[in-house]
Order: sequence, then C-alpha cells, then structure tokens
Amino acid sequence: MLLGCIGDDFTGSSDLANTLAKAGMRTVQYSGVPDGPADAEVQAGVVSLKSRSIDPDEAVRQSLEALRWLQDQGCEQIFFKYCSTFDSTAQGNIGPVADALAEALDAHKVIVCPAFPGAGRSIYQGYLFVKDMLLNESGMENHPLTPMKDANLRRLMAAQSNHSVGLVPAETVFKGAAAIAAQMEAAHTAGQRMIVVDALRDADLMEIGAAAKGLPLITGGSGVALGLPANFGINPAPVPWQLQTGKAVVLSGSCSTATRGQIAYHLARHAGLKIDPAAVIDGTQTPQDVAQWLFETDGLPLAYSSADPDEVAGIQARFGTDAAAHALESFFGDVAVRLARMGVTRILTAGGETSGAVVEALNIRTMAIGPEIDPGVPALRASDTLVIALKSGNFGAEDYFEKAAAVLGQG
Ligand SMILES: Nc1ncnc2c1ncn2[C@@H]1O[C@H](COP(=O)(O)OP(=O)(O)OP(=O)(O)O)[C@@H](O)[C@H]1O
Ligand SMILES: O=C(O)[C@@H](O)C(=O)CO
Repeated sequence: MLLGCIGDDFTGSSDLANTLAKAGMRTVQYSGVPDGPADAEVQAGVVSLKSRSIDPDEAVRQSLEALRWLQDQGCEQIFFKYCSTFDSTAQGNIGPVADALAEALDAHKVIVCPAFPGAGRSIYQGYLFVKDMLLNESGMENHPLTPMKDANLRRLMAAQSNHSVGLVPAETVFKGAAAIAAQMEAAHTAGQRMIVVDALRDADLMEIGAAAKGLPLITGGSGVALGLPANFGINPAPVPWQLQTGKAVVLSGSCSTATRGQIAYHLARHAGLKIDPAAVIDGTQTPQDVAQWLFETDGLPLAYSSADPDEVAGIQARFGTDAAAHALESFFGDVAVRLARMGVTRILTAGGETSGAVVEALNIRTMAIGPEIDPGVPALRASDTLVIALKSGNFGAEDYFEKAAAVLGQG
C-alpha cells in the first residue's frame, strides 16, 4: 500500500476513495480498522471511522489504531480526511486527531485544506466558502451535530489544535508547487505546524498535491488528494463496475439543505415514508414495519427522518441531541439489515453518520470503489449481492437518488 487514509466518517471516506480511484489508484474502503492484512495489490487504503462527533480522546485512539494498521501495510504517506465544510466542534475532532497523527509521524508541515471546488468549497485567505457563501452563512450553521459558526479556518483550527496555524495564501498557490513548498517551509521556520492552504480551483489542488510529495501527513477534503496519485507515478484509468440487478431503496437521515432538496424532488416522483423520531423512540414505528414497506413499495421508495432546522431543534430539545441521533442511526441500521435479509440488493443512504450506522449494522468490512455518481459519491460494491452508495449530506444533484440507483444497476 502506498497511500494510507483515515476518514472521520463513511461518506467522506468514499468521497476520498472516489477521487483516488478516478486518478488511477487501486483503492479499497474499509469499514473500521481491518483485523487482517490488505490485499497486496491495493495502492490506497481508506479506513473509515465514525469519529467526527465522538469524544476527542476516543477519536484520537481510533485514528492512531488506524495509523498503525496502515503503517503495517507499508504506507509511504498518510492522509487524514475530514469534511470539506470542516465539520467539527470547538473541542475537535479535527485538531486533536491532526495533532496526534503529526506527533506519531513526526510531521512538522501539515497541510490543512478542506477545499473541494467540484462541490463548491473553496478557500481564500484562509476563509472557507460554500459556493458564494461563507461557511457560517451556508446552512452549515444549522448542522444538527456540528454547527459551523465561523468560516475562518485558521481560527477554527487554532481553537482545536495545540500548534500555531499558518497560511499559504492564494497569491502564493497561484505561483505553483515550488512556491507553495517554500511558503510551507517559511511557516515551519516561524513555528507554525498546521498550515491552511488556499485553493479555489482543481488546478490549485494539483499544485498543492505536487508540493505535498514526500510529506508524511496531509489533512483535508478529498480535493487535496487530486494530485497525490501522480506523485507515485500513477495515471488516471477507468474504474471497472458490474451492474447489480434487484430491488433498490433509499434511507436518509441527512438534514442538510441539499438532501432536503433531493427529498422534495424525489417525493414528487416516488413513494416516501417519513420516520418520526418520537415514534422511533417510543417504539410505535418499528424497523420491521419500515423495511416491509420499503420492500413492498414499487419504484424507488424512500424512508427519511430528514427535517428542517426548526423541526430538528424541537426533537433535540425534547429528547437530547445525542439520544435522538443515536436512536435514528440505530433505527436506520436495523432497517438496512432487515432489507438485506429480504433480498434488497441496492441500498442508497444519505448522511455521513447515517451511512456509517448502516454500513456497520450490515457488517460490511470492505468496499470496492465503482464509478462516480455525482461529484464525491462513488458506487460501492459490498458483496456479490449488495451494492451501496453513501451520499454526504450536501453532495449530489436534485435527481441524485434516481441517478444513483441507475448507476448501481437495475431493478
Ligand atoms: N428529524 C431529526 N431530528 C433530530 N435529529 C435527526 C433527525 N433526522 C436525522 N437526525 C440526526 O442528524 C444527524 C444527521 O447527520 P448525518 O451525518 O447523517 O447527515 P449530514 O450531516 O447531512 O451528512 P454529512 O455528515 O455527510 O454532511 C444524524 O445523527 C441523524 O440521526
Ligand atoms: O468532504 C465532504 O464534504 C464529504 O466528503 C464529507 O466528509 C461529508 O460528510
């Protein structure tokens, strides 16, 4: 294995795996830290954790365990993947995990670059934009678990990391890889270990990738991985895929603006069943009933707990944020297990936490990467009879669910 990756959620990990696979790397996504060695032909391994919203000490512990496994596979470089909207709290977990990995790898120039221009995330003068909005005005300020109230990446990172934070500004990035490397060296000399790097276009990310050659640790979104395969002499290649026949369903626990738009579009064309968190918690809406409904409903049925910020806030005030999230996540996991037993072969999930819960409940250990459905979302093969797609909350076009079912296979 050449490149070892640690993702702080499952959809983000498949986003990164998608970028690496498209760039020609033989890539596998793992659910948690594998307990045996990787296949010898794997060039990039992405260990997906569900560590974005957990206790920082536990996130560090799991990330270091993933690091040790990746090092045992012979990785030459480590990539810590977090969200292109920097989803985290003031306590972490991006800073604590980046600090711990930097220490373990003796890394002193650590790139911090969540940019993903293909999905509208750019960084200018250290500020993170989502399309034409600052991060904290993009809807991310209402995220149910990690509300983002600031767009200044240096300030966000400084609040979480023990190290001082530098910046490679756009005017340097535009001059290319050598200028970026020189500015990172200057930041290092000035005592800055975490270095935010501006990026507005894929071309910038290719230069940042070239400047990252030989660095032990890179952190960021999938965009900054665009240029890494070339450092290992690897060129883009088509990603093989075998279409899967059988029933397809959609499970959505994502409350993001994009997912809610996709749900509205989908409900105008297909049947949908709303999951009521209160009924889940008091046991009157059961996983068996929902799985049965999905299995028996024609077309591409959708079960969703997704709701607007006011409704989510009401549920959280009534039951507690963690209790509501946990109840819904384990509910979706249970539904997915029942669906797989019934013979459903294509499962689409929306939301990082939701997707992680579903993959873990299905006991999927490795996922082969297939073609891209929409930017950042690949088709994934979990077994000979099950294919899945894990959509990050804010990814995908309006008709994403229909498109994803068709890329995965046919009914
Ligand atoms: N109606 C609801 N009320 C309260 N919490 C909800 C509701 N629906 C979903 N949730 C919880 O909100 C969280 C949504 O997070 P999730 O990561 O699944 O989606 P997302 O944040 O949109 O996606 P991503 O992390 O990929 O951007 C989950 O923990 C989910 O269980
Ligand atoms: O980087 C992103 O935006 C996504 O891959 C993600 O991590 C959302 O959960």
